[in-house]
Amino acid sequence: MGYIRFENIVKNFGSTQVLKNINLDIEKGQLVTLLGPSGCGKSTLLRCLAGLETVTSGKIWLDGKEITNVEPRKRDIGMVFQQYSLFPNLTVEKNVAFGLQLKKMSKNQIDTKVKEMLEIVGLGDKGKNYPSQLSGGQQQRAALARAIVTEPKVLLLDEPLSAIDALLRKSLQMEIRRIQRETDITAIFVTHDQNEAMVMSDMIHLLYDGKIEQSAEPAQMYARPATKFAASFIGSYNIISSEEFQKMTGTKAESETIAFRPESVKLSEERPDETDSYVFRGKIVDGIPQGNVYRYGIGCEGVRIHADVLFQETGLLRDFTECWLSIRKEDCILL
Ligand SMILES: Nc1ncnc2c1ncn2[C@@H]1O[C@H](COP(=O)(O)OP(=O)(O)OP(=O)(O)O)[C@@H](O)[C@H]1O
Repeated sequence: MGYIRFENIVKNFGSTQVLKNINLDIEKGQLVTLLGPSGCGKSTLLRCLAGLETVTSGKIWLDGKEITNVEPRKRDIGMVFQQYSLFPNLTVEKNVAFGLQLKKMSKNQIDTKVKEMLEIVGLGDKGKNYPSQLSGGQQQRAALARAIVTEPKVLLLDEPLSAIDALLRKSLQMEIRRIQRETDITAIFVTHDQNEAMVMSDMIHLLYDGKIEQSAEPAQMYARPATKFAASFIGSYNIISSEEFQKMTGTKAESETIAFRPESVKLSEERPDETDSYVFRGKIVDGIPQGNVYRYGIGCEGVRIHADVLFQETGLLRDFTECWLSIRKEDCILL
């Protein structure tokens, strides 16, 4: 049994079933992500664990004990939300000390712990500031410190970075990961951003329509999506029907749907001499720079696919629109 276990969890809001028999085990000390599109039930699952929602049926276990009907404050769970939830009228120090005071610790112990925690989250010099005097990223670090200073069994993070701009968001992702490792806390992170899930997690649980679509380590999820939805949500896969595949490559497909990543498609002027690859003709329709790669839209016998080519290699393709494409058979995922 995992440190956290969701067992046959169903949650209805009126006549709408939002969680459809979720079974999930989470190991101690891991950071796992609940990833999925808006409305798939991620926050509801998290809120059921925290006790902020009751489950319609099923059981929740934490550290060997069933907590399905335990009061929220007795579950020993810390939370950080998207909105900055600090008390505006208290300094950062006092915000972080709050949970420790409830635990009736001595003033000396509280001061030491607060100081330690503020150092860990990189706010050692901001203890006397009020939340309004901090940036968004600093406020979220303070919220994180407040949530983990009491050493809860689990830390829940519900889209804590979604209100933060892209650049700072990247550095905070690394910070949260470092703090989680340093404190060895078990954490569940909710996001709809696949890149965020990739860089942060030990395990990703992909949710779709109230169900777990796939659970895998990030690299595995990226390289081997198990369903059409997983392939469409992770890594911008090309998803082609068997008829389209046959039209495009002239080869009969081995499954109903074939998926391959844009970076698996190689483009060349000359016909490549490759065995164990599908080789076929196409016409470049457009190209859009996307960071370090150029994403080409290519028409192949009426089927449109995407191919990513490293920016420095794109010169090759500037002067012609007809090209050869090759995809290694092992890079094609049969769905
Ligand atoms: N208290 C509620 N009453 C009625 N419906 C609700 C309630 N809370 C959530 N829902 C519905 O349950 C579904 C799942 O919501 P949830 O917030 O869990 O999704 P999510 O995956 O976290 O999405 P997002 O990323 O947009 O927050 C949505 O259709 C939502 O409208």
